[in-house]
Amino acid sequence: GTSVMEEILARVVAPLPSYETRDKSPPPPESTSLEFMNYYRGLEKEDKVDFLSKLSQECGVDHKTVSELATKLLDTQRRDQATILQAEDRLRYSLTPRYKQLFSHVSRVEGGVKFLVDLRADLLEILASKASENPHIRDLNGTLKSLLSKWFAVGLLRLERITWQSPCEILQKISQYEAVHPVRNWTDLKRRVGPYRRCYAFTHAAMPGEPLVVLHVALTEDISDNIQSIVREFATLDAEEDINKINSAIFYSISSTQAGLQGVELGNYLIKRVVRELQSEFPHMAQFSSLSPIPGFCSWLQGLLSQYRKEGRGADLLSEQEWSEVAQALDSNAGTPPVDSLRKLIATGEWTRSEKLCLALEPVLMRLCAWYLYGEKRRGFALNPVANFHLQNGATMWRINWRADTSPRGVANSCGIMVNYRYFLNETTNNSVLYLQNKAVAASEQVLGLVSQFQKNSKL
Ligand SMILES: CC(C)(COP(=O)(O)OP(=O)(O)O)[C@@H](O)C(=O)NCCC(N)=O
Repeated sequence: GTSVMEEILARVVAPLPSYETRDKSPPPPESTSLEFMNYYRGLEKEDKVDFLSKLSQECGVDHKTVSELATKLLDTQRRDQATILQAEDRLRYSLTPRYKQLFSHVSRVEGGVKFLVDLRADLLEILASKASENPHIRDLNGTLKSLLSKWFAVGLLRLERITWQSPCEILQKISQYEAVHPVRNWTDLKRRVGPYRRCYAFTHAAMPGEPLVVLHVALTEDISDNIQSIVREFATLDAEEDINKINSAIFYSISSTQAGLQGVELGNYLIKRVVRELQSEFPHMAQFSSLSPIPGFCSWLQGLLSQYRKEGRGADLLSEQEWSEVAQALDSNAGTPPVDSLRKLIATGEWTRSEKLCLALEPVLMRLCAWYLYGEKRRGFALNPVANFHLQNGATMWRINWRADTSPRGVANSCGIMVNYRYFLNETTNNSVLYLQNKAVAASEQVLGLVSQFQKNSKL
């Protein structure tokens, strides 16, 4: 019950030491941290919400002391610098939430950091599901994220190359965590760490044996325009790598494995670190690009089609010529309104079986996809999460590829289209700043051309 929670919190979360003794007070015994961890682990999901809510509200900042010290600071404004700095430092210290000290103590016991990573995952779930309206929970999450960002700073991470000689438990995790192109069997896994492939992960001493974020790379001659040649094809016969065939690095899958480290930007750091690693192994390597899925394009398109149908604006999405080609390819009876039949086709993926339909739909779907990636926004940033990730890293939306993923999932998610986000190494820093500050999307001529076709067509 809640009284037990209050009793635990009162015992486990030490009060903030006084300003004078702030550097002298000894940390609580490890047993206190372990008790906190065990108690929390034993809670049911819904009790965790209650407990974290109490922790954030009752073990945070002493607001009364803060306002007293803020007033004192205002009173010293006409005093000498030393007195003002002293008053500021007292105020700063009083803004330390008690739970921040608790987290620091927990981080020093065995398994404490991993415990806090998982606790933050619970916090993110509570915030996402709005399971609690308590405003203090946001502060709790912010404090924990800033601690984790320090503990998992890129300088403290270890880059590990995963090969067929890596321990089974790591290979098993790599296979289990692969979120983008699921590993099907041992042969498939062996292929992904074999010739013309690289697999890298960041690990951290506080979480031994746990790959925090995993990047899969294909070493190719040119920038890949389809995923089949990377994950489907038979294993190459030659065991070694012919260096002359390696000019490009294609990032075809990246996954972070710890939900609690969201926002710590591990994926971004890993890509940058792997680029440097590959440049030292292949000094002549000149092209670095992703080959990325476009999750959400089909559902966005279905929404657009139903909206346009409702508004009787189907004609805006396809030209007369294109509608008639679709109707012809369907040799549909004039009855079914074309927008409905198009929606059904997309929903079932039927259209990929007809060459005529593919030809008729290619220009349409390509320009709609270009607009979805380049034009559709959420709070000013790219609506598509993968686009937003690579654009934040400073990549350029470089090439949209037709029939790049012909798997059922690829057709169902994005009409089989994939996109290359290209890393022009001397432009990423600048692109990233322009994207984050001005929401400017770096895009190639091909992409901009498709976008302007969409705009001309839809008289946007
Ligand atoms: C794309 C990923 C790796 C970005 O992670 P990261 O760089 O740590 O960003 P963030 O989670 O710190 O915002 C992450 O969002 C992820 O694993 N997404 C699901 C799989 C995918 N590649 O879309």
